[in-house]
Amino acid sequence: MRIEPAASLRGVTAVPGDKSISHRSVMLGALANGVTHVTGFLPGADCLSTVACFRQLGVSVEQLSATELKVHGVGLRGLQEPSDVLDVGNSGTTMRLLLGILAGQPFHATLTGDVSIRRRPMGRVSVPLRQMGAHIDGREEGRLAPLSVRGGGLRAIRFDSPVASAQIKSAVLLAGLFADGETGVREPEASRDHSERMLRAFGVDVAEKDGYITVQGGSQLIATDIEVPGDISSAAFLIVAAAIRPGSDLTIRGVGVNPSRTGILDVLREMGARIDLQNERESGGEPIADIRIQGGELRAVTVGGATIPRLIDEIPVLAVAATQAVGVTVIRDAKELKVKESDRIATTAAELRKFGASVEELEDGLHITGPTPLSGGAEIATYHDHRIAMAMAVAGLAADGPTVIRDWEAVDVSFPGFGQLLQNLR
Ligand SMILES: O=C(O)C1=C[C@@H](OP(=O)(O)O)[C@@H](O)[C@H](O)C1
Ligand SMILES: C=C(OP(=O)(O)O)C(=O)O
Repeated sequence: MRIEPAASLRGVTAVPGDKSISHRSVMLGALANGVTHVTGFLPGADCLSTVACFRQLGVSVEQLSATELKVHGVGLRGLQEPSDVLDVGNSGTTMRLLLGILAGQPFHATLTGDVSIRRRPMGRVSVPLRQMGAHIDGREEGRLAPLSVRGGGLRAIRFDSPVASAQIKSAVLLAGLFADGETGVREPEASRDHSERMLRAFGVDVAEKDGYITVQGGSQLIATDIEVPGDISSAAFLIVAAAIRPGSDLTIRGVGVNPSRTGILDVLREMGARIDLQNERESGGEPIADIRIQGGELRAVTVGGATIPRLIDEIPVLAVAATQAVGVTVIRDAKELKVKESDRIATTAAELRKFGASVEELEDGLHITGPTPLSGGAEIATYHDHRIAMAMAVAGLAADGPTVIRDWEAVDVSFPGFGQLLQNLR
């Protein structure tokens, strides 16, 4: 992909459906009694991996259009033993949430994925799921995929997660649906709460007790319609692109603005960006709004603590914004970036330096000194990481010459059509 510099971004647009919510709509729809109608579904590679895995488990998923599905629920006891290995592709969410569900099934299944998935830590879910009684094995004693699981007969636990991770929390809560008694999860900082919200929309009583999020084993899910909002993590690339290009005026319609996901808006505003939420509404328990961004000058900030899980996937593109901000931006407490599709501390720093940016890697984050004029002519490696590809495309818009991004197809994981959309907004 060749990215040409852009003076400004203008117009009214929309982004594809939220990835986290799309995954969960298929998973909970499959476990429900009745038919779940999903609109606004993200037809990205990760969510299509989830659909393929559930079909292998005997669930009929009708694809009415690219973004509209009917999931024919089989109830809590209706999944079938898959006759082949389940392949999650590049999707950590599919692997970890599905493990939670499979932990509750009285059959055997094997899960694998691409090179990146087979490097990512899975002990964080196999450890609590084993405590609940599931039999899980895999490379390095179940810390790495491929993993095999034989579930069933689970007991409820109280789990103190060592990391703020919605994937860990969701895996344990989903397994909790199949356990005897009340399962609870507590985390060091709050992570995205889409599982809790959607479980409630399916009629499950999700409570909070002494800091633990709890579900009762055997709770039945009742099918419901899910309208997936636009993905704020995808919108973030456009938001930052408009924020760093003076003269930009961009509106993105129908974006999910769940407070557990809006860290990027808070931080960009603190940096001085002009961001307004318009037409705020709610659907399926998720808040939605149109987001208007006007370009201007930015100043450096320090980001850490409880804000990090609220913008974890946006840090590569936040780093791009920081190259254009006055002062030293410090991002810390973000060690989790090392175990995403790539080591995003290392890959963000390495690729931004190719534009001439001043970036220093920390053990748990980045130091970025700005503003620096970004130089054109960079040849960018994506490490097959969709967020690195799109963040570097945004840097390319602000560069003084064309940028070449290799392995561009990585963007299809979460934002098919991103290249064309950027082109249309010039
Ligand atoms: O639950 C989810 O849908 C996700 C949770 C986050 O991962 P962790 O739970 O590993 O933090 C996030 O990075 C990922 O893109 C999606
Ligand atoms: C980390 C991500 O996703 P996952 O963990 O599902 O692969 C992401 O989309 O940035």
